[in-house]
Amino acid sequence: MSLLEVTDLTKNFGGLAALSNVNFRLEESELVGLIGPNGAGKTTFFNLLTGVYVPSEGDILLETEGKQTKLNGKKPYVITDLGLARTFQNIRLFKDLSVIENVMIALHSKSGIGTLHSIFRTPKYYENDKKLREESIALLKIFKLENKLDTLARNLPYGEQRRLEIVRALATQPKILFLDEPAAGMNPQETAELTDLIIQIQKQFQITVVLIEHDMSLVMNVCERIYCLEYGRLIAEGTPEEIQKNPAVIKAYLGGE
Ligand SMILES: Nc1ncnc2c1ncn2[C@@H]1O[C@H](COP(=O)(O)OP(=O)(O)OP(=O)(O)O)[C@@H](O)[C@H]1O
Repeated sequence: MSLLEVTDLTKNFGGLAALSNVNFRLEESELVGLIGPNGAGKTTFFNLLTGVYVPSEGDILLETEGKQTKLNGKKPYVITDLGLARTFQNIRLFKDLSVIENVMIALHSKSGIGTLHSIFRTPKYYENDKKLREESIALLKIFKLENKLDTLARNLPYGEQRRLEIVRALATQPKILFLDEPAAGMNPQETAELTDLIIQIQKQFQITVVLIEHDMSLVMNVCERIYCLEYGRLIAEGTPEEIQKNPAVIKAYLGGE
């Protein structure tokens, strides 16, 4: 049984088939790429897996404690609780909260502390708050954001906002992390640093990472397996070497024969 199994996934928007009969699987602790030209259906695929859209057809099955749980139609927060976290192509942070607050909120969802403790500010609340703060700082250190703790998210440079979004997603303690164009808008040095970070967190947290990315050198450098979509259909799956040689992929990117 794979960690995640997607069968015949289809999403129609009116007359447009944004995704047609896509089959996809993820194993534990692998780093997988999802590529394809503009409009191929990559973000739609992430949106289906994370509960933003409901599939028109097909199944999304997550392995949890030895059995398969169907994710179709579940709300995004339920899917996050089941261990799927994501970042967005257009960064989504609490822009008017500080860096550390953005992370603490994400960690809080896993802390299990009751609402009454929070309302009455009991000793347990303060104890928990201290713990969340320490855990947040530890995560922010990995992403070199520890000296920006009190900076408002909106005042961070673009590359750091992208990194903070990844920290927030990691704070929900996912089994699978979906990154939607994490290097978009970054300069070559930032992209190289991000590449190292993605490899590091995948190893350190033993999670599965799925990456949508237009930067081919990043995809080819970090991914063990790559899926390629075109016009909503899966046209190839393989190792970076296989994908680079695949005639259908070359045709999709370069056009013609
Ligand atoms: N909510 C929606 N309503 C209608 N059409 C949509 C919707 N979301 C996506 N689409 C369409 O579905 C197709 C796939 O879009 P999607 O954003 O998934 O592609 P993508 O591969 O992520 O593209 P890009 O690389 O440009 O981000 C496109 O034709 C897009 O216009």
